[in-house]
Amino acid sequence: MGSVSNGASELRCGGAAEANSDDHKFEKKVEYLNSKNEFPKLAKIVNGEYGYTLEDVPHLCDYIPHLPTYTNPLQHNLAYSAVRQYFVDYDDTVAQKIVVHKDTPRGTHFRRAGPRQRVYFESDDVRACIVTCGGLCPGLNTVIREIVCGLHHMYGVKRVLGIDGGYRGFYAKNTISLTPNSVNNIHKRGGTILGTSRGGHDTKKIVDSIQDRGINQVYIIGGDGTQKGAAVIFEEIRRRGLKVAVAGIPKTIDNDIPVIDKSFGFDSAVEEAERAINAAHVEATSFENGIGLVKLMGRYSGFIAMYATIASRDVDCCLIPESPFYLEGRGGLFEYIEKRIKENGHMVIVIAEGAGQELLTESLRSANKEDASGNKLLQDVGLWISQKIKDHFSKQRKTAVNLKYIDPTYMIRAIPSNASDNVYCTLLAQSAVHGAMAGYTGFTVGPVNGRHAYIPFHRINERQNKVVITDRMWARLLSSFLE
Ligand SMILES: Nc1ncnc2c1ncn2[C@@H]1O[C@H](COP(=O)(O)OP(=O)(O)OP(=O)(O)O)[C@@H](O)[C@H]1O
Ligand SMILES: O=P(O)(O)OC[C@H]1O[C@](O)(CO)[C@@H](O)[C@@H]1O
Ligand SMILES: [Mg+2]
Repeated sequence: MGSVSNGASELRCGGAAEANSDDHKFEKKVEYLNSKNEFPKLAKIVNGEYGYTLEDVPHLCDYIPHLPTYTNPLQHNLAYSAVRQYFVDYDDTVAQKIVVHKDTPRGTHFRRAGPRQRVYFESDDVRACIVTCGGLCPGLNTVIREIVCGLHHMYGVKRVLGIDGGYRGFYAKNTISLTPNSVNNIHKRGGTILGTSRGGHDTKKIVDSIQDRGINQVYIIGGDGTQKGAAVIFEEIRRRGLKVAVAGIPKTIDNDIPVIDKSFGFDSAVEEAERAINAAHVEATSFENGIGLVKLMGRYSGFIAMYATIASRDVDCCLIPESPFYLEGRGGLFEYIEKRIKENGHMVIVIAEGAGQELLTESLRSANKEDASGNKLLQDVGLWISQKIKDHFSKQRKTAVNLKYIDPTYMIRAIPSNASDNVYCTLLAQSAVHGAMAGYTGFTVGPVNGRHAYIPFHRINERQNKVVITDRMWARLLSSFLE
C-alpha cells in the first residue's frame, strides 16, 4: 500500500483500503507541499512515468488512521447491477490536458469521480448537510435534490439537513430536514429552497455547529468565494481530526471557476440571455438608426456575453471585462457605432456588467465599495454607456439614434435550469456523494474534458477563469461581426 509523507510522519494513503500493490502502475510518491509542521495546506502530488502527475485530493485516512471500510451498498443495487464496470478503479485519473503531442509529458491528472468498491461510512451513521452560498444560479435546486436522492437511493442515507441561508445559517438558523419526498419537485423551480447569502463566513462557529450537530458529510454549493470558504472549513475540520467529509460543488453563471469544463447553470443562463438579445434586435430593427443594448452578468469574466453573442448572430459588438475599450476617437466605440449604423441601419450591443469599469469609476469618481463577501460593487455600466451613446449622437447631430436598453441581469439567473443543465447537475451531485462516501474530502467535483473528477480546493481557488481574447473562441466572435 502507498504511503503519504508530510515530512514528519507516515500516514495511510487515502483510498488505500481498495488499493493493493498491483494497482499502481506508476511510481508512487505522495508529498505534502507547504510542509510546515503545523497542518500545512494539503497538496498531494503523485508522480508517475513519462511526466505523469496526479494532483490528488485529501482522504479521511490521511489524518485518521485505521478507519474501517464497508462494502458499497451499490453492489446490491438492481439498477446498477447490469453496468459492466460500475465501480471506478482506484488508479483511474482524468487528464487535464487532452491535446498532446508524441513527445510531451503526460501532465497533470485528477482523481476520477465515481463510486468505489469500499466506502468509509455506514449508511445509518451518515448525517449529511447541504448549504448554498453566493448568488443564484439555475440548477441549484437540482443539485440539492440529487444529493438528497443520491444519498437516499444509492447509499440508504436517511438523515440529510439543509442549512438555511448560506454559511451564516450554520450558526444563526435552524436546519431544514430534507427527504426525497420534500425535494421531489424542486428542480422545476429557480433559486434555492435553502436560501443563500453573502458574507457571514465564521469558520470556528461553522465547524462548531458541524461538530455539535454530529454532521459527518458537508456538501457546499457555491462559486469561487464559497469554495474558498469550503477550503477553510475543511482545514479546520482536519485540524480538529474530525471524521467529516467536505465536498464542494462549483456554482456560478459567470463560469469563472478554473479547471472544470464549465459550471452548471451557465447553459441555461446563456439561453435566457438569448431572449433578451432577440428583443433588443427586434427593437433595433424596428426603428430608424435603432440600437439595442443588453447588459449581462459577468463581473470579472465575460463568458455569458461571449457565448450569448456567438449563439445569437444578431450582435454587432460585445464588450467584456477582459477586452478594454474606449469611446472617443479612432478605433473607439462611437466610431464603430457610426459605421455599423451607416452600413446596416441598426445595431445590437452586448455588454458584460464588469466591462469598462475603469472608464466609469474615473468619470463617476466612485468609492471602492464591496458587498458582504468582499466582492467589488460595480457601477451600472449599461445605464452609463446608454447615456454616453445618446449624448454623443445628440451632440453630433448628424445621426439621431434610437437606443433601447435592456437589463435582464437577474432574470437570467433566477430561472430553473434547462434539460441539459439538469442532467449535468445530477452527475455533479452523484459524483460528490460517491466521493464523500468513499472518504475523499477537501475536494470540488467537476468535469475535466468531459470526465467528472475530484479536484483539490487549492486548484480551484488559485485563480479565476477568464475569457482569453487570444484564443480561437474570441476570434470566432470577432469574425461573426464581419459576416
Ligand atoms: N476567502 C474566503 N474565505 C472564506 N469564506 C469566503 C471567502 N470568500 C468568500 N467567502 C464566503 O463564501 C460565501 C459566498 O461568497 P461570494 O458571495 O463571493 O459568492 P460566490 O460563492 O463567489 O458565488 P458567486 O460569485 O457566483 O455569486 C460568503 O458567505 C462568503 O463569506
Ligand atoms: O446582486 P448580487 O446578488 O450580489 O449578485 C450579483 C453578482 O452575482 C453573479 O451573478 C455571480 O457572481 C455576478 O454575475 C453578479 O455580479
Ligand atoms: Mg464569486
